Amino acid sequence: MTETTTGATGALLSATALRKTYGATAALDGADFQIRAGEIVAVMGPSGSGKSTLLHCLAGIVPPDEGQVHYQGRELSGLSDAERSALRRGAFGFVFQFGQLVPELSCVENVALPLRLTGVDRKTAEGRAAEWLERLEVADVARKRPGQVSGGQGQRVAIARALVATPRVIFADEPTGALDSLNGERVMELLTAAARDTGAAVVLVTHETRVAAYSDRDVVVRDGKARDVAGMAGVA
Ligand SMILES: Nc1ncnc2c1ncn2[C@@H]1O[C@H](COP(=O)(O)OP(=O)(O)OP(=O)(O)O)[C@@H](O)[C@H]1O
Repeated sequence: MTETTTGATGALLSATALRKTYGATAALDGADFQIRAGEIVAVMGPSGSGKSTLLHCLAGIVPPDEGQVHYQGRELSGLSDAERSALRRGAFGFVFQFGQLVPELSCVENVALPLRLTGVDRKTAEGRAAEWLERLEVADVARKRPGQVSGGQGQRVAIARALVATPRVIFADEPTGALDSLNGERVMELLTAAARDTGAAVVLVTHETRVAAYSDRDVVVRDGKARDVAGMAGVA
């Protein structure tokens, strides 16, 4: 497993006192969050409570108005745009509810994309992508376009794409939100098994307790404030 630098609290990724306002709406109002290497944390809470905004701030997609996010002890706002993009490409993987696949590319090309963007040649990238599709039980859709596959198959392709570059953190925002319960359960099993095997941490935004059951720990977001339900027990 890759050696992992963590902050003083033992967290791989942490956020302190995040505030983010959209007009008159305080999407985040003093949110704290921590996740350790290899840990799966569910971020729960009612609709509009700030879960997605927290995920976007943690991933460096949205800059908070106040507060800090540290990854491996480095503050994200201290990085240049290029460094933040490189971090998102190399160390982070993303799975969203809808539409994250590029419609013009085949499924195997979609999965290979994160590797191609880091300079891996096409043959190697597509070979690794094909292995991940196999592992996610969707090898048969490799040459199809996203528009030609089912929602469950598309989500498995998206998970393969999130994992192909062996990220240290996977950000999953309602990854089963568009799926029926059987498909949702299988997608969660495959996602969490793959994360455990590769040692990736998972920030899992969901409002479903059935999905949160796959996590090690729950964090509840309410009115833009995050509360760690059980605490980070055992953090050095
Ligand atoms: N880009 C934006 N522009 C304006 N308001 C936004 C934006 N993003 C989020 N908000 C507002 O911030 C608040 C928190 O939104 P957020 O999407 O983080 O909540 P959530 O808990 O993920 O909700 P849901 O479960 O419904 O997806 C909401 O009131 C939302 O309308």
